Amino acid sequence: MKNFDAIVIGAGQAGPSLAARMVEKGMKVALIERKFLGGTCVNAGCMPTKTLVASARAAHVARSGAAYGVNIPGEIAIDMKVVRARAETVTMNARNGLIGWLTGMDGMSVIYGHARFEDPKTISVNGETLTAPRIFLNVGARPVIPDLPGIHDIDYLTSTSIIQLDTLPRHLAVIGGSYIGLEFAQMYRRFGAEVSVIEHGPKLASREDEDISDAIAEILRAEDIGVHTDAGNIAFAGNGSGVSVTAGSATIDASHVLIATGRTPNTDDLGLDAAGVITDKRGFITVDDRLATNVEGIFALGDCNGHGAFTHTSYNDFEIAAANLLDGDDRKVSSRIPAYALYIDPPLGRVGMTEKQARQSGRNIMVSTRPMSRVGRANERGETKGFMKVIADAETKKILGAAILGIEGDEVIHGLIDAMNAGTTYPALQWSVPIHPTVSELIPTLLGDLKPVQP
Ligand SMILES: Cc1cc2nc3c(=O)[nH]c(=O)nc-3n(C[C@H](O)[C@H](O)[C@H](O)COP(=O)(O)OP(=O)(O)OC[C@H]3O[C@@H](n4cnc5c(N)ncnc54)[C@H](O)[C@@H]3O)c2cc1C
Ligand SMILES: NC(=O)c1ccc[n+]([C@@H]2O[C@H](COP(=O)([O-])OP(=O)(O)OC[C@H]3O[C@@H](n4cnc5c(N)ncnc54)[C@H](O)[C@@H]3O)[C@@H](O)[C@H]2O)c1
Repeated sequence: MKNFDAIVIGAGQAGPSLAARMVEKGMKVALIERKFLGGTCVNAGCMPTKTLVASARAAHVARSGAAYGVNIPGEIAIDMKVVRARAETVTMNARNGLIGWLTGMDGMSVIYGHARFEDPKTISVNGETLTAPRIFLNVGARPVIPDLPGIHDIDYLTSTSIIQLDTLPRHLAVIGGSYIGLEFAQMYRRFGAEVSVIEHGPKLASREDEDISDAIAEILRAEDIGVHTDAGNIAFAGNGSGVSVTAGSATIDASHVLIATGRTPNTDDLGLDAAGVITDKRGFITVDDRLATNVEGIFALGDCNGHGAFTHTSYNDFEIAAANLLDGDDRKVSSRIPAYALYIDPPLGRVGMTEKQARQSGRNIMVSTRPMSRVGRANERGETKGFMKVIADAETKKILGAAILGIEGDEVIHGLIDAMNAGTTYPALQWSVPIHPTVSELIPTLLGDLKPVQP
């Protein structure tokens, strides 16, 4: 039995930084990872996909050149081997950076292997047992595969395996119309594949307001992506050249199928029963506002606790755990204002409540919207798709939420993220003097147009 001051299971977005902070404090720490340092974001998530999105945008810009007076003779050819290699390089640079950082640290034992609880203070890995008074779980999540008719008889891709693809599909059928599905759908269309998105719900990106979902569908349809919502009875059958996908009354002759129907936490093979750690019925580890599980000394951070499904929420879990355990602070998950981006082009930047949530909260609210076609920067760039929307509390004058679907939406939203975190009222923001010509310069104007709406 090896003794440590703390054991961290999973080297995702929270585990490595937390392990490093504990080592800095003089603690002896074991960091156990069964696959790659960096977890999903670095190896199969944000980093490779956003690198691929950049290649897809380059293709799109090259194809649109003539409208800007830039004529590129001949067809725009995509070299999928180079596209894939670029993504792999970005991943490997990040992974190798982590390897160098973590393995060179005094007091840190990086152990590769699958960890499992023996009891609340004991972990087995590679046939050895380790013990520590504090155990941190940062085990992340993996793609969920729905039990649809015929699915087990076909070769399908997930968000992990599609990153390895170095050939162009003839026709990619994407099952699931949310973050993963939509980012890959637009990317592969821009690489030159035919693409169909098949979503069983009535709207794409169904967590968003309907006007946002509709605008996203319009953006994708404008690029000739087939969008099938309310798709019932989805089924698969192999045919000579690929897979025949039926969805309601439509039949799609696909060469490749991407399953993008959500993610499930990696908590089923962790021996949580042996430790007595409770999960909800979907397998997410139940934690309190300070990330403690029901078992003393065991904490859960990142996607596996169900309080966020993003790199920044996992990293913020590290910040909360480190502040509370090492800095004598009292940070809570409930203080976090949700924010995220959907990386289609143009992107959707989001913070706080949707309009629907704000209405349902029973507050007196004010809403303002502005099409991107009325934003100078968007016109100058010739990219006027989308719109911006902000929701405020009519009484407190605080901003409740915002959505910016438009060029630079993922960056522009940060002005509002910062204002909300600082508790700034919207009239105060109207007096800021933004830079011209930016998208952000329209935020004070947007706020000036806030009008009361019925809850
Ligand atoms: C395709 C895709 C694109 C994404 N794009 C974005 C984006 O643009 N922006 C964003 O914010 N988020 C994005 N995400 C989500 C983001 O990647 C995750 O929210 C984030 O990586 C979660 O980090 P984590 O620390 O919770 O866990 P993970 O990064 O998943 O790490 C968990 C680690 O634990 C290891 N592990 C699991 N079980 C065990 C065990 N028993 N023993 C040892 N090790 C174990 C795993 O191997 C893994 O390395 C994307 C996700 C995907 C799939
Ligand atoms: N830009 C980003 O930050 C980013 C990018 C990619 C992924 N992610 C993270 O990854 C997580 C998983 O993403 P995701 O898009 O796979 O999951 P998701 O849970 O967001 O969406 C799954 C979609 O699939 C649909 N669906 C479910 N079962 C289906 C079925 N049988 N047939 C057809 N449609 C079905 C759902 O209605 C939903 O629209 C997200 O929660 C997100 O946090 C984030």
